[in-house]
Amino acid sequence: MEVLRLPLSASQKGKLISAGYTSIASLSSASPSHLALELKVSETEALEILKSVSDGSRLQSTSSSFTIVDGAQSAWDMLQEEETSIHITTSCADLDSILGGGISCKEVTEIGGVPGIGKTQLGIQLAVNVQIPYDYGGVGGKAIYIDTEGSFMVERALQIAEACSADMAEYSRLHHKGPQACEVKTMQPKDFLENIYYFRVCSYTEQIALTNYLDKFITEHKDVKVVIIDSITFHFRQDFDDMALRTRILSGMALNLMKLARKFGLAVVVLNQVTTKYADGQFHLALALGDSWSHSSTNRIILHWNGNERYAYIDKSPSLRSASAPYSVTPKGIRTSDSNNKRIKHV
Ligand SMILES: Nc1ncnc2c1ncn2[C@@H]1O[C@H](COP(=O)(O)OP(=O)(O)OP(=O)(O)O)[C@@H](O)[C@H]1O
Repeated sequence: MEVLRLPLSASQKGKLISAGYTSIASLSSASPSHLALELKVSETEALEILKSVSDGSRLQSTSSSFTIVDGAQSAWDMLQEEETSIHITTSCADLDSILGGGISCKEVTEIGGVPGIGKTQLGIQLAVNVQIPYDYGGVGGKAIYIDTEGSFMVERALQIAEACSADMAEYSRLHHKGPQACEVKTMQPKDFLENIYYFRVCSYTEQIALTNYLDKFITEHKDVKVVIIDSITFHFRQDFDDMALRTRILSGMALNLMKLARKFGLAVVVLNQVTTKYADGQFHLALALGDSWSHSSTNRIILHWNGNERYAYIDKSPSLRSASAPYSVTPKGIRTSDSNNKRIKHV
């Protein structure tokens, strides 16, 4: 339950949110004196706030016990659900193959990598590919692109959309013959761009507000099947002295994103920077805000260089084995690596 739903005054809610307390769970271990200090209110007021929280959490546990009973699933149902789960292609056959078909809907996938490795390119590619219609083996959805860094280039999105549209026309020519060919429509590059809802966020408060607003937006736009955040940690890497506050805000945001993925059956893709850390006499790649963020995604893919070639590595997943695959960034977008094509042909 969010603090916004508690019977508190607007100013109390505002103070809680500014201090990073966005959910009841985030307040569960707060003491009155600590809360008073953080919200700059009297201890009596802090106590009143905590009483509302405990009433709210009692209410939540009563209602959630009904939800659990109502929504109980057997392990068999879960397996069926997993086997029929839908994926968004990355346009790289090798990467799709190690991912079990592409980026999984209903889950949060974190994609990390050094600057210039192709995170934004992959993000734009997914925003286009999610729209590939069912007739072409796609998901037929729309995309939300949340740009925190200002790295989304609309000209590049158009280029990738043009390539996707051309590929669809080619697929149609090869697979849809006779009367069927007239029924199956290819999409124009303009259609792809129209189906990407773009949000530019310039501060972490805007990012929190937008994350909280997504539920409402997607309820009104149910065909959204992917939410891309480029990048999740950008606004949290600077001007943040209070690490506990940062961890609380990030955990609250991660929880919200996971709920969205489950509720609407969509893929949440969060892009993240990696940095190098020195430990045990060696340099290791580490995700930005690693410790405070590391439990927040279901799957994690690391993009890295191997010589002159780009590789994607599955670093964490509850259902996929660790594996890596080469990929290319071409003028048409993300594609299967040429060198891998050659290797396959030579075998
Ligand atoms: N039109 C294009 N044709 C071919 N390659 C391109 C094209 N546009 C971009 N690239 C490749 O993509 C790289 C940039 O990728 P991208 O912006 O996705 O990196 P990033 O991982 O998001 O980096 P950062 O963390 O700095 O945002 C370029 O260095 C270039 O190699």
